[in-house]
Amino acid sequence: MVLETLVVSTALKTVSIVGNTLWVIPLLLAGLVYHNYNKFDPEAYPIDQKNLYKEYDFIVIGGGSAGAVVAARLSEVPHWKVLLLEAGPDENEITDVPSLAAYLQLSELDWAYKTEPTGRACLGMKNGRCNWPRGKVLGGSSVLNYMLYVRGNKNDYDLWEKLGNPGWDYENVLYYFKKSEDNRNPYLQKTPYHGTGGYLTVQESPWRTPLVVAFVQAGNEMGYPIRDINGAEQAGFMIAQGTIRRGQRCSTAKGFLRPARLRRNLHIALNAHVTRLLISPHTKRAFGVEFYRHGRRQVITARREIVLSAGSINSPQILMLSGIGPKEHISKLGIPVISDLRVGDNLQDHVGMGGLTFLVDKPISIVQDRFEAFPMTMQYVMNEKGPMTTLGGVEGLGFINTIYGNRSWPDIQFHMAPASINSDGGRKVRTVLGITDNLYNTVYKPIANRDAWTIMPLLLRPRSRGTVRLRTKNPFHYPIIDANYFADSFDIKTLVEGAKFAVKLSQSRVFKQFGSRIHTIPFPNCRNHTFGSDKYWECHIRTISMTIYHPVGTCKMGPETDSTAVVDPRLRVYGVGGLRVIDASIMPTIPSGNTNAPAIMVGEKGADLIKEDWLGENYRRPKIG
Ligand SMILES: Cc1cc2nc3c(=O)[nH]c(=O)nc-3n(C[C@H](O)[C@H](O)[C@H](O)COP(=O)(O)OP(=O)(O)OC[C@H]3O[C@@H](n4cnc5c(N)ncnc54)[C@H](O)[C@@H]3O)c2cc1C
Repeated sequence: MVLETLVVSTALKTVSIVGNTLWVIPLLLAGLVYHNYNKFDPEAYPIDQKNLYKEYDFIVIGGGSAGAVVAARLSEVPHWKVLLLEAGPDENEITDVPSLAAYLQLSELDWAYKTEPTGRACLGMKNGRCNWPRGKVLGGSSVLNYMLYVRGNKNDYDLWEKLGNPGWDYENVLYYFKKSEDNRNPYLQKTPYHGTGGYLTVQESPWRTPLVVAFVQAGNEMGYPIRDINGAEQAGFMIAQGTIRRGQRCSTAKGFLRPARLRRNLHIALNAHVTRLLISPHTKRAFGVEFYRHGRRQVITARREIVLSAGSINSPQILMLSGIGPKEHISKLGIPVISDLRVGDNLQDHVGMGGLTFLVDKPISIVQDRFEAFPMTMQYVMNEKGPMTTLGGVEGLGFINTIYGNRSWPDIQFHMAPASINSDGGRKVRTVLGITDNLYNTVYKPIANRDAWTIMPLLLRPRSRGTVRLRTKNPFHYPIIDANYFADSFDIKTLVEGAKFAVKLSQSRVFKQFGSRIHTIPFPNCRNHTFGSDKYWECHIRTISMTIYHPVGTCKMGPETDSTAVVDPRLRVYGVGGLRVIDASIMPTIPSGNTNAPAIMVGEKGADLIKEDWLGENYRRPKIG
């Protein structure tokens, strides 16, 4: 259905142009050619540079949420030659459609990782492994993500500073959040917490269901304010803000790289898979990068610095392949050790409870079969509105505290969607989650295509820590990802409290108008517990343990005194010259919220650190609106 919709969408664009205004076509084409429109369109795709120089000032590895920002910002300095190497291709028309976010998973734009089975989590997924999608495309995971714009809690960043990272406190990072942002919701633009005029467009989806309105009102009924969760305080409920522009996804490739596409000092090489850094064993300085492009090995050197922005899985992988990592691990694989650092440790992710389902009696949720492709696509293509602009299906956000947390630093986040695993009749969602046939057929098939909604309670600050390790020394082999969910029992206890709160919220007065009730078919492996008991919820959470796709921390930032740190507070790799890591992997602790905006903030600040270090007195950070 989705593919059909897309074909229709593309066809419609043509039909709507051709239609009864056929006469304008030659005129339009002539005009476009005359003005060389495509070349100067600031939203045209970046140019995939075929022939590269042998040397650049800076080489950025990975054009994702952070890397795209770094490359765009560094190339603002006209005398710096910058090369951005990205393993994947560019975005396309499908990636632009917000509602199709889940459909990008397991496609060629996804690294399609899986976690190791532990027997403690992901029990309802095939072979006990969670799917861990990561963007393999220019824009990285900002192209696959659900576009939710959330910054985390101010305490998160004040903690980073307390851990020995000067300059990373809330006051400082707020400047960078605002620098990127172009908020287009007037009610937020004037507050001290939001920016306008930045490269990243942020706004609400122009379409919503009545269920999300009920959700924020229910939060209010439960004693939480309706507020900007990116503002002065976080605890509360809100209609989600997203990184979208005129109803379409605004990835960092679109936001930051497209406007820079004609800069002569920025080269972008797509389909360039980096396999190793070249580091002199004598000077311990990183001087080059090895990569494969269209099957051909190439080496390019950097005059000033190499910036690793390959994300929380691939940045540690590339470091370890290059001899930077835990000595006992990489030397066992026969890789000569350049710097013995705890690369790949400290893996943190937001794990949540998937599959909690509430049924309603009114036709107000997203049921895929009910949407008529033609009018829906017309609304999207012509008016940039309608159900296709929904942020991957997520409409509402809430931040609450359980008995284990406190109001100023909530420990549970709610994602509310006007749909559940049953809403597409088993076509796609069950596959991207990787849930077993037995679980789907027993619990969700009986309510396939019925009106439903969900809350996904999510653990904001897990205590469990996982690892990323090399499987082999072949750079094309996937690393071993041990998410290690629920190794610390505090995590599951907190989530159970989150689940109970979610159920109570669903029983609020405001939801009664829709006849909302919980779907009670028990999970087959949890039948020995009373439905709705703490033990039952624990079993449910361990069965559909849902990542919200936020791995961070594997190249931890910390002071020299911290033996687990990989980079210093200026993001320079310890023990190796000319090398920084700038992406979500440097986060010492996971922020209390979705990680795209924080990764972009890291990109902004990282680029400024480089400018300060190389330009000294000549660099003043710009004033922002
Ligand atoms: C499905 C999904 C949904 C999400 N939803 C949200 C959301 O709604 N809101 C939110 O805030 N966050 C969300 N996130 C998380 C957020 O998108 C990430 O935290 C963020 O994008 C991470 O940024 P990064 O720069 O660290 O890594 P990435 O954006 O993943 O960038 C890494 C880049 O490096 C490239 N690369 C990797 N290895 C190599 C190599 N060897 N050679 C060359 N290039 C390489 C990759 O292809 C990629 O482009 C989601 C993530 C996913 C996957």
